[in-house]
Amino acid sequence: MKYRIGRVLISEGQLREKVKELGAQIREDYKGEKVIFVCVLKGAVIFFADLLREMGPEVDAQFDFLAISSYGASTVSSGIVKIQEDLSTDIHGENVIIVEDILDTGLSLSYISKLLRERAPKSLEICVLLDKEERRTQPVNVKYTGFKIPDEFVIGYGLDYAGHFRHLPSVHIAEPAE
Ligand SMILES: O=P(O)(O)OC[C@H]1O[C@H](OP(=O)(O)OP(=O)(O)O)[C@H](O)[C@@H]1O
Ligand code: HPA
Ligand SMILES: [Mg+2]
Repeated sequence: MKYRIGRVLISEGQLREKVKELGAQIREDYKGEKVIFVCVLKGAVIFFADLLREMGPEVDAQFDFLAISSYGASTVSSGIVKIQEDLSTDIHGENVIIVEDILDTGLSLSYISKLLRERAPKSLEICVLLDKEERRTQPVNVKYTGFKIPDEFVIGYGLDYAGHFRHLPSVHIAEPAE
């Protein structure tokens, strides 16, 4: 393996606090409404599960899943976004929030936003835990952002390097193994 677990960038405690903050904002904005939360597999799964538990009874929250892939076994985007599994819900006329672990080049989220917008939801917003702003090549409009992070490849809390390290409870920098 070319990378190993490096220093902690965002601790479990910081993640917990931020998820609560984002959850409270979304809960406030959508109280009394139905929202379809779209988890972008696989990276967003841990953030999604934690965030959705913050919705409480005030929001009529429903789940759906979208599987895409562009990084594969690399730390560089292939530049091609592939839909591996589409939503199973009709989002026409619904409030939709896309939940993502990281916004890097913006390729994945710009592709997903366009795809879902064509299905005419009532509203469409994005909630992203990490934003690697410097790397953006595609503009993406995000309503809810957790942390702005530097241009480092990160792992843990759902984020992988070649399928490894998603289970780590904190976000770490991936460090070259040599
Ligand atoms: O802004 P971008 O440059 O498009 O990068 C962000 C995307 O890349 C990663 O997913 P990946 O395609 O590696 O699949 P995964 O979620 O299964 O890890 C990450 O989870 C985001 O979905
Ligand atoms: O820094 C990252 N780590 C893991 N997956 C990613 N996908 C885009 N950027 C990253
Ligand atoms: Mg992903």
